Amino acid sequence: MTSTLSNTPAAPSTTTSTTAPTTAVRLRRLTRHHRDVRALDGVDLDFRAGTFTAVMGPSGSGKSTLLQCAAGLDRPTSGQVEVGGVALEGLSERRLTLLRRDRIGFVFQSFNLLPALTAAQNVALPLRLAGRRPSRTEVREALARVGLAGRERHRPGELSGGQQQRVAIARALITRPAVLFGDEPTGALDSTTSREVLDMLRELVDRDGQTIVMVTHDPVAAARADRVVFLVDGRVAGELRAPTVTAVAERMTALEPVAPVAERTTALEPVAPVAEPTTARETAAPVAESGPARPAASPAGSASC
Ligand SMILES: Nc1ncnc2c1ncn2[C@@H]1O[C@H](COP(=O)(O)OP(=O)(O)OP(=O)(O)O)[C@@H](O)[C@H]1O
Repeated sequence: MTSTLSNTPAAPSTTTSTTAPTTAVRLRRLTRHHRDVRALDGVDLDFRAGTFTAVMGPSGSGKSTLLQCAAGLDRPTSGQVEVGGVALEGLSERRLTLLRRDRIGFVFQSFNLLPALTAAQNVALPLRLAGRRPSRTEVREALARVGLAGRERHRPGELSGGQQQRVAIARALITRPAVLFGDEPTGALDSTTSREVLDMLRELVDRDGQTIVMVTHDPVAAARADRVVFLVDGRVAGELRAPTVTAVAERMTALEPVAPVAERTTALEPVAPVAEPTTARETAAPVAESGPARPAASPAGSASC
């Protein structure tokens, strides 16, 4: 039984491969309508393997919907999603479930750990549900990878919020997914703990070549990513590469709906175009990602714990 937890891709358990191996997730003309609400309205995005992307935008702009469609948790109204080279469109529920289990990790703002189980048992759960009994070494290494060596026997109630989120991340990574999605993974944490979790996510990308796509409202969190993609009204409204906190915050301020005059306390910048930030490269139009902006990540599969 393997004892390494690098994200060496397992062979996809499902159908067609049309995506280049360097693209972990590809979205094309993605729409998701809820009756008359266009939660997603024609999104084209690529998420390159081994990179860390933050998704931001005003409330209701479609961030969670984007993540859920990309992770196979929700079915788009139209358009294509490919994860690790596998097209999700047309997959049966069973195959989609297998793909989610084998190739996709997901962490939420609320950690969703089972309180009666130890950290080790929580981490082992996805594999056990898949009919596999992970070795102790495998689970221990998964916890060590998120900085929780020695906490195997602790129950969630005996761990801090940040530690609980690390357990949730270890659980999401134990299947060595092609991509780890996070829907505000630091949203419930204080700033110090949030920074620790972000440090860990950054390390997973730089050390292990993990692909991460994270929704966040926090410019400090987004600035830890290689790239920030902005959504407005279900559409991609631009992106920042090598983002800084200031550049992200400025862009978000420009994208937020303008408050009624009576509520304004300061003059607002026009929504577009956004002033060119001095510290980050910026593009106005959404484009396929061309590569990591940070120092080279370890090649996928090179990590050992
Ligand atoms: N199940 C649903 N039924 C009806 N409308 C929905 C449903 N899910 C989402 N929406 C609508 O789709 C739009 C996008 O929602 P989504 O949750 O993706 O936005 P978001 O950017 O993640 O918002 P927030 O930052 O507030 O979490 C919103 O207008 C929302 O009300």
